Amino acid sequence: MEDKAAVRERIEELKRQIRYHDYRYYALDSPEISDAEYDRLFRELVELEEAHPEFADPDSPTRRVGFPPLEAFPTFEHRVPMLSLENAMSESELREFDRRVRKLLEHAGPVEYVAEPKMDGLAVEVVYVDGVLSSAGTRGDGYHGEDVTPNVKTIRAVPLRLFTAGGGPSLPEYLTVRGEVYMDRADFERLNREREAAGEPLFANPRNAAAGSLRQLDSSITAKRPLKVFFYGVGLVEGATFETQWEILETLRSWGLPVNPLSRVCKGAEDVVAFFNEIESERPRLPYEVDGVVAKVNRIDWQRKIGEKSRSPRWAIAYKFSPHQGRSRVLDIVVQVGRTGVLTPVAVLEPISVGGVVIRRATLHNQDEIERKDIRVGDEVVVQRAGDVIPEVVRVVTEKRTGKEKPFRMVSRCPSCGGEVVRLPGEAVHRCLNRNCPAQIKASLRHFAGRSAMDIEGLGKEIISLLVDRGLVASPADLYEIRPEHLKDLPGFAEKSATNLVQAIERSKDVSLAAFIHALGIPHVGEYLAQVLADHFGSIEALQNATAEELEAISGVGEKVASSILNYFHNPENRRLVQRLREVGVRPRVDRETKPAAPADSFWKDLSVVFTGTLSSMTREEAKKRVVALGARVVENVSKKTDVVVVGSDPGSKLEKARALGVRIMDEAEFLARVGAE
Ligand SMILES: NC(=O)c1ccc[n+]([C@@H]2O[C@H](COP(=O)([O-])OP(=O)(O)OC[C@H]3O[C@@H](n4cnc5c(N)ncnc54)[C@H](O)[C@@H]3O)[C@@H](O)[C@H]2O)c1
Ligand SMILES: [Zn+2]
Repeated sequence: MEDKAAVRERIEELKRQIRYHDYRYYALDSPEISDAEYDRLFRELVELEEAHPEFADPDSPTRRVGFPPLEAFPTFEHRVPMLSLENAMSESELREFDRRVRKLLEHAGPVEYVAEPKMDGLAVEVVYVDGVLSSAGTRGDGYHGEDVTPNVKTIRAVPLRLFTAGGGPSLPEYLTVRGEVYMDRADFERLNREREAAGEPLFANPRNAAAGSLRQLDSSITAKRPLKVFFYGVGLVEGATFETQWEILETLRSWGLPVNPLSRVCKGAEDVVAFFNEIESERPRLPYEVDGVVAKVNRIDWQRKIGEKSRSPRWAIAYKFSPHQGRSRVLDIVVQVGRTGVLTPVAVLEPISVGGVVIRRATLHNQDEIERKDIRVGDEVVVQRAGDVIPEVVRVVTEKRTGKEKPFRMVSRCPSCGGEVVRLPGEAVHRCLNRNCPAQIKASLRHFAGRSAMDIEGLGKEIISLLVDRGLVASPADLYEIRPEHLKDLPGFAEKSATNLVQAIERSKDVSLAAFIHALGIPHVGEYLAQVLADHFGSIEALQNATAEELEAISGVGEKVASSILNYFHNPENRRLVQRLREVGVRPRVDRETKPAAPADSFWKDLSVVFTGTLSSMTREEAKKRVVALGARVVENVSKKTDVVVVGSDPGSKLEKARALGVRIMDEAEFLARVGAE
């Protein structure tokens, strides 16, 4: 990639993707991609930025920690910033880290490290004043986290009061300790089983379960979740001093704070690698998820000498495990039908335990993928579970072929409805085109009822299946016509549960516009985009009638998404569905905070605005929100149709383009005055 413009484009694209996945992961506790995939994107960005320092950007996710706190929580300030860790993905990267440390210290011999299991949970800081727990917060963006004091107090392993055991160091007046809140694997599986039975969406992995449980507005929910904690460091300490990381761990333990007993002092990189190998082989037997080991320079004065970067200290590293792999046999390849009719081939595997989790199925994505990897029924295969979600087949062990393996043929008839299966030009997937296909109806109802959509409590997979099979429901709108007497005689329903379900359906009529748009299941419109569209259009009618141009002008909506939205509303059946949902009483509401009506005399009304460079007074997102609230449209690229380009520091090529096209240019001071933010 020698072409500058192409590099820049790729950097921007990576930043966009990483920010989106950060939002899913940190703000929603609901990642869309595996950690391994995320780490690959992040790596690529780091490498591009290093190779092209001219594109350096202080706002890049490679220079920042986590994600800003959600406004729903009070803010928790970290008086000493809580940083992230740099990753080593291989032994040679760990040795490289060690070399760098010795160079910075000008120290030739082996350095002493403390190696600790890297718990896969979420970081918290807990403040003790005179030994009494006074507050607690999440890491957030490293400077500000979410205040989750009442929630942390419900975790039994977190002492409300510290103590000193026989002759240990006395308690400091002020102490902030840092640790990882996590959930044991068995507890996570139990929690998910309960959620499945209740028709609630499942957590992808123990980390998300822990994060989702801690970040609750109602601490009585947190109290019911089996959370645990290990502490591994301190932030601000007044009234005590430490000379080594090991001393910190021992002292915290003596004060009654849980510390992982597997941590150990290591002499040089050699010992750290040995520790890593030990933990990796113990990993399946550990009750909790560990995603690597953390090595920290033991001496605190040396840590100070080495210092830190904006995102992570230079004296510590997270040496990560590679994704879990194992070998199994493909017993069968079955085809699943999704809500848009896409047929996904799935390998049914001989059950195997990979990293402590039993795997029975693996997605094969589509026919091309199966052909590319040449996966046949009967093959021995390497399967991988990348920390979470759906396992994958990495490759076939071709040496083990006997000649009896059977290649896969895509079905020509839908396994659910028997309808014709087609592959549309330009698509990698096969589809069942029958709109009345029961499998599609069930899948779209599951989506419709989901937590981030209409959020209908108690309407789980089994009940949906039953309702569709009994002919009670064929479209989401039918749900609203169900009466308790329709349900009474169905298996598993008593009078009370029938009434409860009908009431839950009734309650879902009061729904935010964003959740409603998401519930419709427009291809490519996920939860985040649904929110963007809701903020922009303010009503479902406005969205239905939007033109391609209007849609593409919205930041985050590309050509593909725009045409998906247009296609969706072009279909009379979908318009009828929206219409019927409104007739049965679904009233999508616009949350006032996000969309106050733009004052009629607003300077910004109907202007097309582009941002470039960094604003010193607010984030790009905040700035966008402000002008959108005042009636403007924010677009990504400068064109002749752009009305204003707002320019911060270090502007990009957009500024030159604006000058060339004679577009009005606005500096930050004027911008602030015009949005009333001085
Ligand atoms: N899948 C996704 O979409 C997605 C999105 C964002 C982040 N992620 C994942 O999160 C990672 C980045 O997250 P991060 O910034 O929290 O960094 P990190 O998890 O790589 O490392 C820092 C964190 O490790 C934790 N930790 C656990 N044990 C520790 C110990 N003994 N000592 C010190 N810290 C310890 C702390 O919470 C600390 O904040 C990525 O590498 C990726 O795997 C995934
Ligand atoms: Zn079908």
